[in-house]
Amino acid sequence: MATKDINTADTAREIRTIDEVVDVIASTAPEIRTGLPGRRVAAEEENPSGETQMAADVFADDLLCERIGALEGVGEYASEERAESIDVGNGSLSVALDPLDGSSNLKPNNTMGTIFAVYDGPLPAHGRDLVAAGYVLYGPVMTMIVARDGTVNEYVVYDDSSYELVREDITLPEDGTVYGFGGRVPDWTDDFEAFAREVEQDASRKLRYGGSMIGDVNQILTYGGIFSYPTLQSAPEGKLRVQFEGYPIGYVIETAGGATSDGTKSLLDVDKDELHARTPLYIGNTDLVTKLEAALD
Ligand SMILES: O=P(O)(O)OC[C@H]1O[C@](O)(COP(=O)(O)O)[C@@H](O)[C@@H]1O
Ligand SMILES: [Mg+2]
Ligand SMILES: [Mg+2]
Repeated sequence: MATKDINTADTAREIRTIDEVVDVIASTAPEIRTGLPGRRVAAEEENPSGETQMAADVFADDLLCERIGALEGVGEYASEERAESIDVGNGSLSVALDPLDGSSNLKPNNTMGTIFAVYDGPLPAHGRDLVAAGYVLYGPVMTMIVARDGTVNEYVVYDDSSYELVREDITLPEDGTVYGFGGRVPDWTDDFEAFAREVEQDASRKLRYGGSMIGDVNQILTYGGIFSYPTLQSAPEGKLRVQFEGYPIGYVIETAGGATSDGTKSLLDVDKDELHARTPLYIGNTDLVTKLEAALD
């Protein structure tokens, strides 16, 4: 089944809305980054997945909700940080965000990101409803990846909220050189552990794991290889959330010519009807993801 792309988006209004969502993500990123220093502490609430929220998670969510919700073509907004999606207008597009991915990296000051997904339809949506997805990475440089219209581009985002195209039509390098696997090793399944051991036997590959999915995914997009947050014995659905993490990352990686899986099928074909549903996530070069699926079979 083909993923929708910009050419099948219903109207010019929708295309403009996607542009505006990307603009809001880019223009808000410097403000989010500037707001982080005083917000490296736990907030009072837990998020709907039962995890500790950082003050920065709430701050980024509030800021983005207000701005994305104000866009004319956006009908619904949802994020990892709020239990329900909210109606923000009459537009046909829905925006789902992970306002800060990897916020447990705030204290040690490691990489984090903002992930966005634009769906052509109500939430919870399906992976095949995606019309654009991407992320901002708060690394030494602020970069933004945008996948839409069959293409993945990278931009540098500047402090004045402008952004500049620096890599066009990105594809995963063929001979992937990095790997990273989340979850506690004793909690992995035997099949996944055997696969992981095989991956690390290849002398051309190095372990690169940072504890923020989006940083780890960006390494795969840059160097090729494989990243997984797998099924765990204690959590068969893994940790990552379909609407906010699984689908948008699946869309970015597949648009860049890589492969994705929940263990048996593309992440974009995962069927989940709950807004905060989780999925195991395996992404990377096609040969490695194919081997992974065979190993888990
Ligand atoms: O350290 P853990 O619990 O294995 O989790 C790491 C994973 O959790 C996440 O931080 C989940 O995302 P959030 O920070 O948005 O909740 C991923 O970025 C990362 O891959
Ligand atoms: Mg996340
Ligand atoms: Mg988050």
